[in-house]
Amino acid sequence: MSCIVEIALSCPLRQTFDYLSDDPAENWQIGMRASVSFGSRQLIGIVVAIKPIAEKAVDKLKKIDQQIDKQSFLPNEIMQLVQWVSRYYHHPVGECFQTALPKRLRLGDPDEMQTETYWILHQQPDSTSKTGKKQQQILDLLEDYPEGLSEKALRVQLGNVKSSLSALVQQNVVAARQYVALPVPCLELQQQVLLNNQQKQSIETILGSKGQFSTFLLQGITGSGKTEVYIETCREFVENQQQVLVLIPEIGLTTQFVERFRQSLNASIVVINSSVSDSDRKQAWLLARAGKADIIIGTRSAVFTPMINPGLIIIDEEHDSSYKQQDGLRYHARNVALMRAKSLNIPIVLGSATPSLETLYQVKQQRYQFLELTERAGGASLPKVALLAAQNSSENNGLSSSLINAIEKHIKQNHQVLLFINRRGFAPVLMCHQCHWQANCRSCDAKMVVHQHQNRLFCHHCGLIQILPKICPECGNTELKSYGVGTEKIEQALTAIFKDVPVLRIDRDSTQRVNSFANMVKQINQGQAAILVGTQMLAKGHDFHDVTLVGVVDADQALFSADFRATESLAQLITQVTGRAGRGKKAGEVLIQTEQPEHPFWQNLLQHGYESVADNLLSERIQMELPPHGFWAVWRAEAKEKDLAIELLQQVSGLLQQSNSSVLILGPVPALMEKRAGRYRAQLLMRSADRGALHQLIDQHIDSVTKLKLARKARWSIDIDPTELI
Ligand SMILES: Nc1ncnc2c1ncn2[C@@H]1O[C@H](COP(=O)(O)OP(=O)(O)OP(=O)(O)O)[C@@H](O)[C@H]1O
Ligand SMILES: [Zn+2]
Repeated sequence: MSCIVEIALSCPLRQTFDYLSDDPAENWQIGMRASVSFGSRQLIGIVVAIKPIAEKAVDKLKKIDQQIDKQSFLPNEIMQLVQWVSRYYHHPVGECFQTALPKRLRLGDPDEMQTETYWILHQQPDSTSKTGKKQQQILDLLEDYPEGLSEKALRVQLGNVKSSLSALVQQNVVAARQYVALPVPCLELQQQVLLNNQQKQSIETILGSKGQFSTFLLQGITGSGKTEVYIETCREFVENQQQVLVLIPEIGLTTQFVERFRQSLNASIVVINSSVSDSDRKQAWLLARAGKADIIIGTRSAVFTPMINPGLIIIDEEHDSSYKQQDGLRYHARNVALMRAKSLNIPIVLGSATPSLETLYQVKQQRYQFLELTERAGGASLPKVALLAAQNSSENNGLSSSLINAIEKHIKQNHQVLLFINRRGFAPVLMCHQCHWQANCRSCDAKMVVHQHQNRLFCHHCGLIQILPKICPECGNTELKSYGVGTEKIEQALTAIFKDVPVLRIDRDSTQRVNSFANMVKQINQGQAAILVGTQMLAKGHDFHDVTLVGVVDADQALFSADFRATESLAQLITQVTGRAGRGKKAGEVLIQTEQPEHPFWQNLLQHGYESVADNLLSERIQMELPPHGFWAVWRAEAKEKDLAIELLQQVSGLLQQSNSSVLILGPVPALMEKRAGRYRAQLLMRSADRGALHQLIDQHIDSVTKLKLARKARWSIDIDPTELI
């Protein structure tokens, strides 16, 4: 008896599709993958329903080409989660499944884990046979690991073990077994640190909520030992065979963070982020689903990783903007994680030194439990912070003489200095001295950024690259000057001033090659005087013990941004960067070079700290009815032709206004950067105190929007709880 199988396919259409299967319904399960033809393409989709053949025109249905899975594939919990995401973000469900699955599995790879050869102790060598030193070391290790070790694990510990292994095989002392490939364990665990009382208290409180949904904000100042709290909490769950999902932001932090977990816990830890190969990602996902991974550490999309026995979710640096995807499915991983923890009925911990206003708002409303670490761990203290007037800094390529003097002082003591400047490249403006021509991007409302190392101009918004001109294209003058500073310019200036000190530039350009970032981090951790110049890649989360001076250069621009979240982000960023100083035994100092030393923002942040700034910002937002007070959604549109995007959004607005709803509709207006990558962009804002009403209004009209003629000429999307209005 054949049946009808309803499939979610990755396409912009907001619907699922019925296909005919020759197999009986019993052979199908919700969550399996199937390959079908769709238009002229072959696609792989997820089964969302199995239906009996109705009277309905079955002959019009296409047949399924191939059933990929013979057993259940996506657990029911993930099915529900993805479908919720699709409804909440008003995004086509097929595309949501795409986001949730690792690439290999999305492309139809079989649901099979890689295996690997493991070596186990077969029998003790007889007393007469001679055992070499390396052979003995292997035997000692294998004795501790009765379930065996892979050659990779042995190699990490003992170096090349091939010949010793074959000798042992010949003596029939060790034997090979084929097992599912697990991550290499850390064979020598570090000693546990002695937790302080606040750390213990936090862990106890979290553990008190085992097996029930509860949200915690762990607010711990920079260097207060939050990571240690995560690790010790995980220990308890792992010992009870429960899995922990740990989300971290998309920055170069992974290696350092994962290493700390690996060296502290006897657990199987998998990593899911963009630096992991597609096949390793697939393996990690399958291990997690099978319960063979105890701890899953990953960036944004790892929030969808299935677990057979989930116990806890942790979100580190919960305020970080990389948790929000800014294209396609515009989901917020924190939001999805909260939803997931709730439906799994497990605790979730949000950790940060600088929590988002969203999270602080929930704490205020007593929806989240508040845990606090108010002191630096291990006896370190917070650095002293001072403002420096940026006078005369332009003569020294952006560095004031007081800042240079301070750098010199710290370097002389053989300490490290970190300079933070949130712009990569050499300079943000190239201008003709004669006719005032400026290098602008032809596709964006933006300036081209000078990258001297590569002798190019780059647009940081659309990726356009041009050769750095030698003469002005307008007037032919040869005096082209660059204005403003970027990491390259600071690097160059410092190299010239401090000739004997290594200057490490750490930004997206200098860390493109695999491992280059990890290698630089290694170099930094070896200690010795060095100057680190970097963007926000360097500002967050790192634990460099020899950095005693942090300098902030040119952070003023954010004070004048039109985005209502800019001040919040700046306060977070500055607090995070400041937190990189004095984390070891040596005291730290922070100098913020600004052209606006009197600006109330700086005064507040320095005198009262992040908490007070955040508190004030939150009151302001509540007063002005801005998120997190109330709910927002933004319709975005873009088109090659000017005004098309606005016209489309006017029509959308017209549709929305037809309903008698309490939702406020504002706009449409051109985006702050109207033209980007050759497209003109516009936004229509919806705002309401009632989340339900907002979503209902979108649901009511989204189909009609899809059918608008203009909707075929202009691209459009919906952004729920937008975090950027640019
Ligand atoms: N109880 C403790 N005793 C001694 N050292 C500790 C203790 N807890 C943490 N540490 C050490 O203090 C340093 C800072 O801790 P950690 O990196 O966990 O802080 P954090 O709160 O995550 O910081 P940030 O938010 O700045 O990233 C680390 O080197 C860590 O090993
Ligand atoms: Zn551009």
